[in-house]
Amino acid sequence: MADAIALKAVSFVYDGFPMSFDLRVEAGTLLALIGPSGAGKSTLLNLIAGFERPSAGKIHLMGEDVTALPSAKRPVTTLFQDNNLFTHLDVQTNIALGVDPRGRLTAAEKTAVSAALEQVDLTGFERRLPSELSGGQRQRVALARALVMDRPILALDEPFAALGPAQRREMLGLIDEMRRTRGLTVLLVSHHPDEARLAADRTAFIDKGRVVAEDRTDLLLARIDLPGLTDYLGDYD
Ligand SMILES: Nc1ncnc2c1ncn2[C@@H]1O[C@H](COP(=O)(O)OP(=O)(O)OP(=O)(O)O)[C@@H](O)[C@H]1O
Repeated sequence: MADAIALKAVSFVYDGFPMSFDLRVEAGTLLALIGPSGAGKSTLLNLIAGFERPSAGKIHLMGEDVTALPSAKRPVTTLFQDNNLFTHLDVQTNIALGVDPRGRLTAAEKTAVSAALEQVDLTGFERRLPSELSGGQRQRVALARALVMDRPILALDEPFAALGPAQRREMLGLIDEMRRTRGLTVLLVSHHPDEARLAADRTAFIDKGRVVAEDRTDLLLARIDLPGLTDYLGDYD
């Protein structure tokens, strides 16, 4: 399989905290990014999505050098913890805005919106406002919007942090289903090694602004030779 994501010596500095990332992700992989608070996980995601620009290095996505491209031109959809729905617009319009900034849709696009709503199990909720939904339902709307944008890379920055364990598992299942049915490559920043174990083929351990190790999830979580990782995992078994 080809690499969907390739970062070569991608450097970035925040207030005297230098980071440099090397990473390759095969297309169709769900890669979890774990590591201590402040390690650089969100920064890595932001560099890939184009919300931050590296001071050096190259970023290739789906085989194309995107280092100089703005986020809107990159093949990436991002989902954050705060789902960024427009509070005054109903579910259908929020999702439609993922396709067209004015929310005007062709018949085929309307069908895609309905299909996305069905996939996240929200058929019948089209006219609800975000305030009339639960936190989990709001995240599912944001996920449906990400789906209709139909970009091959999905970058998730702790999107389920505000949800309970059962809802988190449900969302992970949904994301895994989407990855399989749509062939997406998924990056998932998570504070829960359990989430990585549950859903991620592979996991990268980020520490002190670097990708310290990347491997199959079961193998990575079992490594005892990386002091940073054992400290991070603590008693996790
Ligand atoms: N907007 C910013 N301005 C200045 N420094 C920042 C900014 N955002 C992050 N940093 C710093 O960059 C480093 C990496 O932060 P980042 O948010 O990428 O870490 P993280 O691994 O995602 O952390 P967490 O798990 O706590 O979300 C930290 O030292 C942080 O303090």
